Amino acid sequence: MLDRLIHSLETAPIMKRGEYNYFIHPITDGVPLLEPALLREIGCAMVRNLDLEDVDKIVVCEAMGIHIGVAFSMMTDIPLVVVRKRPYGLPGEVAVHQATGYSKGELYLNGVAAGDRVVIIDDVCSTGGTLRALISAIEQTGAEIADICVVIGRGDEDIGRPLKTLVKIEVSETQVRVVDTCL
Ligand SMILES: O=P(O)(O)OC[C@H]1O[C@H](OP(=O)(O)OP(=O)(O)O)[C@H](O)[C@@H]1O
Ligand SMILES: Nc1nc2[nH]cnc2c(=O)[nH]1
Repeated sequence: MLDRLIHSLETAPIMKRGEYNYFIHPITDGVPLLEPALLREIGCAMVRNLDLEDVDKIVVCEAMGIHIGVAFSMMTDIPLVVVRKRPYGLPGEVAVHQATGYSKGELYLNGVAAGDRVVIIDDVCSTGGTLRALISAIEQTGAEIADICVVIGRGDEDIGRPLKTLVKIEVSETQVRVVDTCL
């Protein structure tokens, strides 16, 4: 369980984005290619670890939450909401600011309303900026957040709610080290 994820992280290349040591990995970049078996391994681990009772929507963020969300949605039969980086201007759309370790922008949530019970999933949590923005957007709709899970955690940022992490890592200039797992 999680053998593919752990091995692929331990062999992931690192690049600099400014001062930020950015690891490159199939789950977080789609590069160089994403093996179905890795996606299945992650989907199974999420199904085992998340509280899915009465959950009616999965919320992910464009772009690198989408493939995980699709796999998870097909395994659980729960509909998927993709938070986008451009506005649609639909009634009820919620806009929030997102800041990561290397970028800033706006996120736009549609398709979630008061009374919904949702789970948030994403590829990685680093500064926690993206998850804080997603939580804020969902709270503004009046929906309930049942659970939050990321595949990879780097750092111990507080997102103000419990966060489930499949694999925790440390990233140096040359190497990714896996320091903990959900197993
Ligand atoms: O914890 P944080 O510092 O917020 O970093 C995590 C976020 O960074 C990446 O998204 P990014 O905005 O780079 O966009 P992408 O998914 O389009 O690559 C990743 O997909 C996470 O959503
Ligand atoms: N691929 C990738 N995505 C990230 N999102 C936040 N930090 C990182 C990182 O180091 N690598």
